Amino acid sequence: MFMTSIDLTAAAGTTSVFIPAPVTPYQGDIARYWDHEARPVNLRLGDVDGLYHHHYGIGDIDHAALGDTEDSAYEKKLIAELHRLESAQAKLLLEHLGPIGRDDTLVDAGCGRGGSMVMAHQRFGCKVEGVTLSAKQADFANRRAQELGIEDHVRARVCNMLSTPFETGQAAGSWNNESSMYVDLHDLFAEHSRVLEVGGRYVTITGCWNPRYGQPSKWVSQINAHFECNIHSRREYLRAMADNRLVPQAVIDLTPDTLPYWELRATSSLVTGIEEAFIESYKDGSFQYVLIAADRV
Ligand SMILES: C[S@@+](CC[C@H](N)C(=O)[O-])C[C@H]1O[C@@H](n2cnc3c(N)ncnc32)[C@H](O)[C@@H]1O
Ligand SMILES: CC(C)=CCC/C(C)=C/COP(=O)(O)OP(=O)(O)O
Ligand SMILES: [Mg+2]
Repeated sequence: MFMTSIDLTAAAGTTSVFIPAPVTPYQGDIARYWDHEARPVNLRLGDVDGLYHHHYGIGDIDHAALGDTEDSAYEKKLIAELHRLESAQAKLLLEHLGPIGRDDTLVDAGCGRGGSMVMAHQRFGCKVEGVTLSAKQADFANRRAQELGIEDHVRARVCNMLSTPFETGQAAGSWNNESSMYVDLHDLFAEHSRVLEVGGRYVTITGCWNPRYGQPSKWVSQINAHFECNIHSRREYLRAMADNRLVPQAVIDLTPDTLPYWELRATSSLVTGIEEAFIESYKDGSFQYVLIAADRV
């Protein structure tokens, strides 16, 4: 299966391009993982306004909007509140791309169901190209773009983010929103550096283990096992960026901003069992939620 091309047109509904099979057995595992993912927390939150995210939230809880826990509408309000915080996270990432024109192209590496891509197009009016290993996710994202009438500007493809079909220097901006823990960071930043124009902006929001703690804690190992990912350290991010002409312009510790999301989510009916690992690792300092924005120089 390696390096061959397969036509998933029939298998995956609306995906109408030839797509390369996963390059490694691990990538095959990740493609399968996201093809089969159907956690209610992600669909129920996305159903609030049609923006489907696979990332977490930031910001203070609006207790007035939540109202009384005894209210029969409380759970619905809680879901809307979690979704609001997830969209606030994507908004912060997009703000760090800086000024983007309507004629620019953005690249979403590991685009999931495409919520961040839609938000990027709505904000900048530009083209947004996404890649994911999952044909199901790409179909979902393309279907949403069609429903919104923005399919000429927002497109997801099944593709390895380490080897994309984009031209050298094609993108004014690119990002990873909670998708960099599935790849080698040197390979990843080499590809972003190739695709970005000089002066372009790269942004990631990610969870990373904290070198000050020593080594990945048991909670970090639990998160890795839960998602079949490999969380990197903060040091690895900065080193791999420096080695690939990506110069950090902002490094923001979002850990205090994401804790309210997790504490609220832990009280909801949509818990998945991973809430304790995030809360405890953020609290013991072994794990951090960070935004890094870097200039391609
Ligand atoms: C946690 S989801 C994040 C989705 C999206 N960025 C969001 O914020 O909603 C991780 C995504 O990374 C993608 N991914 C992981 N490894 C990849 C690779 N080598 N190439 C392309 N996509 C990859 C998965 O297919 C999935 O869409
Ligand atoms: C910060 C870290 C380490 C993230 C790992 C990547 C990941 C799985 C993100 C959330 O996806 P999701 O929205 O599908 O997860 P969940 O179902 O838990 O909401
Ligand atoms: Mg989620």
